[in-house]
Amino acid sequence: MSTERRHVKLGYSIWASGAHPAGWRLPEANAHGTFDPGFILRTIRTAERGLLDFYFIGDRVVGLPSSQYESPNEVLRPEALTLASFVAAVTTHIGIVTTVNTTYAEPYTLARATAQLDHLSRGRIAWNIVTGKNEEAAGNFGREEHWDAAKRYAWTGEFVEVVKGLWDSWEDDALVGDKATGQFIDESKVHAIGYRGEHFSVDGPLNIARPPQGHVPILHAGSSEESHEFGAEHADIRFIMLQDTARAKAYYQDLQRRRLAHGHPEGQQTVTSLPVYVAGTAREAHEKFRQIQHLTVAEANLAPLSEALGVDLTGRRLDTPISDVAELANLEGRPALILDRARTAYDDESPTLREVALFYKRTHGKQAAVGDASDVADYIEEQFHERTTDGFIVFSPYLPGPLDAFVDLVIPELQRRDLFKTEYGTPRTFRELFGLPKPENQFTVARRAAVA
Ligand SMILES: Cc1cc2nc3c(=O)[nH]c(=O)nc-3n(C[C@H](O)[C@H](O)[C@H](O)COP(=O)(O)O)c2cc1C
Repeated sequence: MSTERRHVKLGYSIWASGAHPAGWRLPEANAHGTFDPGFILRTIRTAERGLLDFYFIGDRVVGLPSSQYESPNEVLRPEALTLASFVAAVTTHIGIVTTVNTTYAEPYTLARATAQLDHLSRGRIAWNIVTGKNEEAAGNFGREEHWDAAKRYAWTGEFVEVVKGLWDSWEDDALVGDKATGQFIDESKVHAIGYRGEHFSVDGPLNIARPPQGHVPILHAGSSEESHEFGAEHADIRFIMLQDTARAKAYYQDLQRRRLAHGHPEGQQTVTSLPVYVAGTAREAHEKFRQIQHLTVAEANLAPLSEALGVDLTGRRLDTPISDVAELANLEGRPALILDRARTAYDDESPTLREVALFYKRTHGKQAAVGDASDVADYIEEQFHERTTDGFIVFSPYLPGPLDAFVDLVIPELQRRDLFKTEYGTPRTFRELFGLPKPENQFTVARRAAVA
């Protein structure tokens, strides 16, 4: 058993215009950073300076200009594999998670790109698999419609099988480079995979040597039943939505049950997103939080909030303080938790309905960590000790200030509490960072079995 203390895993998710749709409107925010390499480089360097475990790159395969007020990040988005390559080139230690939507990809191309990235980064790449929620994507790929979950995950299950086969198509020692004999490779260690499935027909081998990690580790995010099954079967790390402690624990139990059913050991690690608003004082952080919410252009909508709270608020004036709404006085369970979290985020006993609706829209009622370094560290520590998650992916409302603040204020506080590492140490692969074993090559295993 490892004697190393269990430390929280921390990633940073690049949302170049900010994770909050209105964050970029602040005077100190950069509204033009999305395609500015110098600006992106600064975020990468800051994340590595903060010893973060990974730099997370999401992706979409649609551009939706009309969603500019709701979600500017859905309008313009850096391409994730290309950006991962850039991150690899300018870093030494930090893990790199890159997202690829399998619904609109080909396994051979994906296997090549991720294997190449794993070589370029010396084993620091991980692949976040998503299957896409945007209907509009279909039209970009000659499809009539965006498939339902059953089809997307059946396709993706085969997709992963093919990709793993291709990564294995070169055994680890297949490259010989014997100058005396002129033998470049050992052909007996390079394999066609001859995959014939319902969705894919792929001969192989790949023309990229096996990734240093053997198989690039897989993260998975999604919310359908099919996603839960797929994640339990194929993912090394699960991206979860952390609603509250009770649900997180139930979710974890369910995940482990599914893992066992697929013949995997228990203990799949999870990470969750965390919007962070941190400043030198709690007061400053709460003021910034409020200021950003009020910069939101899209008007607050009381219908989703009414549904979440189980109280019909539609027709109420948006500037009504919640203490003036009698039906909100004695809520219990999740509705009470949502109101409490909104109160805490605004540091106000009676925020207005507009403010609570804006809070709910951005967080879906989940926690935002708002406060000074100690407040943010308290939340991370509490969740980590409750074992609701193994790690967090920091979402900064805008850039660059909040990322700097996280690294300069929260990281030292977590280190002081011995919750986070104080150095990277010798360079490690993403698998090593997360304690994930390197899978054996299926062809090497088969050869050994044949000889025995
Ligand atoms: C925390 C989280 C982060 C996600 N990030 C992305 C992303 O960057 N790109 C994307 O296309 N989908 C992303 N998704 C997942 C898609 O929303 C998912 O593919 C979609 O929900 C369809 O799968 P489902 O039907 O299983 O939910 C994310 C989901 C979660 C829960």
